Amino acid sequence: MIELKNIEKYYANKGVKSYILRHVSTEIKAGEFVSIMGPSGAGKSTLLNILGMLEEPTYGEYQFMGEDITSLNERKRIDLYRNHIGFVFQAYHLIDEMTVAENIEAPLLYKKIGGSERKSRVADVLDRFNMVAKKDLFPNQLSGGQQQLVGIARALVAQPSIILADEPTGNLQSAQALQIMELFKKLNEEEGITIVQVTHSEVNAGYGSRILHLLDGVIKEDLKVNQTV
Ligand SMILES: Nc1ncnc2c1ncn2[C@@H]1O[C@H](COP(=O)(O)OP(=O)(O)OP(=O)(O)O)[C@@H](O)[C@H]1O
Repeated sequence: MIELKNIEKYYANKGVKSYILRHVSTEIKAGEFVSIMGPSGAGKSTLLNILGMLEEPTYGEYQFMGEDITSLNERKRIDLYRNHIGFVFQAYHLIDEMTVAENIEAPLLYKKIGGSERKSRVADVLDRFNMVAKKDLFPNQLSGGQQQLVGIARALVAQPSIILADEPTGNLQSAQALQIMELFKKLNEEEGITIVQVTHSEVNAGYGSRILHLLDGVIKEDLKVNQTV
């Protein structure tokens, strides 16, 4: 599904290059559940953002579902993103002025899906996440865990092939974090959705099938943890 070859990312400041990622090469197969770990500043979020087409590498090749991302124009990249990628953020990134149902529906508007199909998909997701009673509330009327569930529901409503999650439980209490990780595990095992998460937590990483350890922008270790794939 994903193939990275020699990805480099640096920022140049007054002629001095600061490398964020160096020689990053790896493959992620459909159905894997990968955790990216490493100390603060190691380049984890940058790598996830490159996978999610939110940032571009300075050099290197990125193939996503057979497409060479670095040579695609922006329009095609956006289409690929909308059709295949669900991004989950640590700070939820919900729209405060929109209700729970409207937040979940938003990605479908960009995909030009008709009104009745949109309503039925949103209703399905709300039902599945036990959030029907909360559909007309605004994000600030929800707990952090519930806001993250809405963030995940929004990522799922467009039926992505892969979920990219940047410290999805970073702002949550441990019980809520557990609920989110159990949900990811279920989505991965029962629906075959590929998951890549950035996490600082060994417990969270234990839900996945593989751990990529980044240090100073380099992959230091690539470890299979559960042989479920
Ligand atoms: N626009 C930018 N210009 C210069 N440096 C940047 C820029 N964006 C990120 N960096 C630097 O890149 C490095 C890696 O950042 P990144 O957010 O990928 O790390 P991380 O491993 O996710 O860290 P954390 O665990 O703290 O979130 C950091 O040192 C950061 O300061």
